[in-house]
Amino acid sequence: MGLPQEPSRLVWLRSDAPGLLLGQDLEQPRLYSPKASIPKSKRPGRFLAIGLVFGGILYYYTTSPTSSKQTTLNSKTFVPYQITSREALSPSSFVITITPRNPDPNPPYLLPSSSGWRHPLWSVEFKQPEVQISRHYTPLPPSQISEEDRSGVLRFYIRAVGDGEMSNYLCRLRVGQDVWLRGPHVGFDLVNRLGASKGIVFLAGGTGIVPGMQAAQVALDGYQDTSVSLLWAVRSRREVQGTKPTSSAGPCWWEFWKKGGEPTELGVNIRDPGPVARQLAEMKAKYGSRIDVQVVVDEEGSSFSLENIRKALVRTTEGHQPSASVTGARCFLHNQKLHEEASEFESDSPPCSCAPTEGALPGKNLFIVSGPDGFVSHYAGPKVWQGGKHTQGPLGGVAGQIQSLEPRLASEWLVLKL
Ligand SMILES: Cc1cc2nc3c(=O)[nH]c(=O)nc-3n(C[C@H](O)[C@H](O)[C@H](O)COP(=O)(O)OP(=O)(O)OC[C@H]3O[C@@H](n4cnc5c(N)ncnc54)[C@H](O)[C@@H]3O)c2cc1C
Repeated sequence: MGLPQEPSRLVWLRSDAPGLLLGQDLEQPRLYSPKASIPKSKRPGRFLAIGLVFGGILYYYTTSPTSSKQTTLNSKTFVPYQITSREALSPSSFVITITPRNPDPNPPYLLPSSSGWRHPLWSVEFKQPEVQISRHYTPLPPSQISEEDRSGVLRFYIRAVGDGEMSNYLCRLRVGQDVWLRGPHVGFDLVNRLGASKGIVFLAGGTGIVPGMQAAQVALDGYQDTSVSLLWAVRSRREVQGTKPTSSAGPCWWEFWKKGGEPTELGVNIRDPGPVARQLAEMKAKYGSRIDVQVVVDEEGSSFSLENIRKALVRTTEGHQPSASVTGARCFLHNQKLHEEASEFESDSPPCSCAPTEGALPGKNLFIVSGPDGFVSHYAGPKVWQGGKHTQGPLGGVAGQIQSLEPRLASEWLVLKL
């Protein structure tokens, strides 16, 4: 029976503290005080009226969600950031670093004590000012919470798709130009879904790896005994590393793409890594055998098969006991069927209604599939538009096949689509 390791969970459980709701401006100063605004005067009525007018204006500007006071990242208004670096991975993909025009010394989403921490998955909206549209993008997790990160610097891995409005607009922007952001918007509550379970397998296509890195970092920092497997499918090797010529006759150990159709491990010493692979290698160096990163490259003819995924599910939970209670038939956190109508945007996570088991948290290992629609459909079945929201839809694809072949995996793993 997998008893929870309470001390290692502290950073997550702390975020349940009342009052730490995402989007709440906890540090908003109380600028208006009726008593202080009425001066001692021989004409109190006139000063009272003036005080009330100014007080009202002050109150409006300090409490209105669209007020000019909201200069740092918030979920209501768009605020400016400057592009401070841009690194191309391929003709259509790039990593940009952006710095807030108005730095927030305490960005809530990075700190373990904030409510955002229990939602490792989060994104922001970028605005396209010319055609007034916005799209979501997922920040790469900070490699470590440095002073720079505290000032709100964010990095994004973006691909320009077809004739896509927003992604091509972002692709055209250069260092020094501004972008406009709103957020954070939080995704699935992974912490309570995982509960006492220990395994995350994250299957990502292209830029879909970023939420996998967010999830891995939070899970591996928050639990001493969690294991994460990141399976990353890319179109071109340039997404992962440069194409430096080599004089050796056969493939070297780092030239994983030359080794045929099987996935290859991305290790600590990957040669000439791109910015995303460099960060993955840093995570590998930090977490060691607790994280496994496998890569396939479409143009090299490799892809993740059913068997590769089944092995990853088994390998990631090797040596871990299944958690105590995983069968809540009406539990919106742990029942696969009840996820069909769930949206990935989940600021208020549903409560767990699994039968309580003494001394253990309920929970399920998480198999998360993230990427373009076709990728998600192939591996987990299509997401479905329902009542104006993009829902998970029925489980299908390769994950559905695995679950029907191995009922044990079906009972221990929850599949989520991003
Ligand atoms: C929570 C969330 C986080 C996201 N994070 C990221 C991220 O970190 N990086 C990132 O690059 N994208 C990310 N996306 C996707 C992003 O929001 C946009 O959907 C994407 O950039 C396309 O927007 P667009 O305006 O350029 O294309 P649109 O104008 O909306 O679409 C134009 C055409 O491109 C097609 N198309 C749209 N998306 C894709 C695709 N992925 N592959 C192939 N064809 C496509 C459409 O079918 C359409 O025909 C995220 C999406 C969500 C919901």
